[in-house]
Amino acid sequence: MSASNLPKKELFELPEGVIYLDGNSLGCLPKGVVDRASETIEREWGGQLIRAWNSADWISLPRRVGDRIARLVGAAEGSIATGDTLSIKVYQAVAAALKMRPGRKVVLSDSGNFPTDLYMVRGLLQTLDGGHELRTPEPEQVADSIDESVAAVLLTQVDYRTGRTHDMAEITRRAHEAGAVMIWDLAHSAGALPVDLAGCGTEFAVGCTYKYLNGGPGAPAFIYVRPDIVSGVEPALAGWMGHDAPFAMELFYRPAMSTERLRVGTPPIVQLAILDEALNVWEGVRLEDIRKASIELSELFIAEVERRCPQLTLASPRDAGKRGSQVSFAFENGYAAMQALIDRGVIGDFRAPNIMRFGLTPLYLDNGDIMSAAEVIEEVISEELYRDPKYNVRSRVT
Ligand SMILES: Cc1ncc(COP(=O)(O)O)c(C=O)c1O
Ligand SMILES: Nc1c(O)cccc1C(=O)C[C@H](N)C(=O)O
Repeated sequence: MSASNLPKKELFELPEGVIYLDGNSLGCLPKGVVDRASETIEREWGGQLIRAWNSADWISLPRRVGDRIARLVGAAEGSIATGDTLSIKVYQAVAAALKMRPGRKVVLSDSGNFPTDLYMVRGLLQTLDGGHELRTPEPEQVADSIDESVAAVLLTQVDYRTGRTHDMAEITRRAHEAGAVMIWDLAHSAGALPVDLAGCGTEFAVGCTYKYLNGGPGAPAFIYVRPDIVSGVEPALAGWMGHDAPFAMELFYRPAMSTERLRVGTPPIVQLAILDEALNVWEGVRLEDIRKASIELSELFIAEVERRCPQLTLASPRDAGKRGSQVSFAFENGYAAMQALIDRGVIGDFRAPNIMRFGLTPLYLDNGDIMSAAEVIEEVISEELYRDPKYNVRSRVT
């Protein structure tokens, strides 16, 4: 299967006149989603009210959706819980990991990690007030920074700015060799490239579903726990939906005997229904084919942009094997240039200080889109259209 014949573009609502290169931030709208959302809202909520927890099986939806995500990240059925936001799931994973290594005081991440991951860890460490420390070496130094003081290693596999990947299997091996607990953030991995959670042996993984999984803005996050350790994982947020028997209404918390113990409160049913529907586009799709197509699209994109725009400098690894499903270019007028592109229907985004970021999503992009985008990029850069003062007003949040 090549980039041009992954037969999925027709499954999405793609606005006319737009080439969407931002599926690494917010995925596109799959076609069945609007009907599914209105069925959930009108027929289930409106018509069945509280009965829908049973009659529409809302109660098992978080687990059913978790099992569908599991297939996409190399995890066993029952090993993924859904709900909350990724920030919350990071907090839970790190808190649980620290309890598993009570004598150790270091959480190791890297200086390129997405800010919320680092903020959540610092907040947690402050609350614990136990003399812990967050270390953030350069991404290239992480593997060599893992020593026996490290309780937990928290890394995002694909760097949000540059797309640079960490070697999951190798770093997990190094973490385990030093006796540390491994936590992977798969925000930019799930649905972007093959991930082998079970195979690499990581204790925890977390991720979001609004990017490559197309679950929509604010879609529920997920957390993976390696099945053999789940009974020893102490939930830091002991909410009733993580209880072994939520409706027994017991006064004291007893965690569920599965990954479900990392659920917290009432699941977001409308968003879960939307995500469940969005996951239909993955039926029959192999992540290996997505990866192959993503590399083809990325290589074409890099070649075309570099040929047409020598002013831009590739900020992503040139080696496709070390890159996720995005391509970034550094350009000093990157913010304004991105606004000029968006104005012309080519939607990517900008990350400070100077990164123009383009997500490549083979489910709804083909070679023709890449060529058209490259033409517009060339026009904006070579004609210096980014110099228009209206593109220099920093009014966009993303
Ligand atoms: C690596 C990473 N972690 C976390 C987040 C955000 O987490 P949340 O879904 O809680 O906003 C993002 C993107 O928003 C991200 O790229
Ligand atoms: N989650 C986002 C949001 O609520 C608004 C705007 C952007 C986002 C993102 O997901 C950003 C994304 N994680 C990034 O890699 O920059």
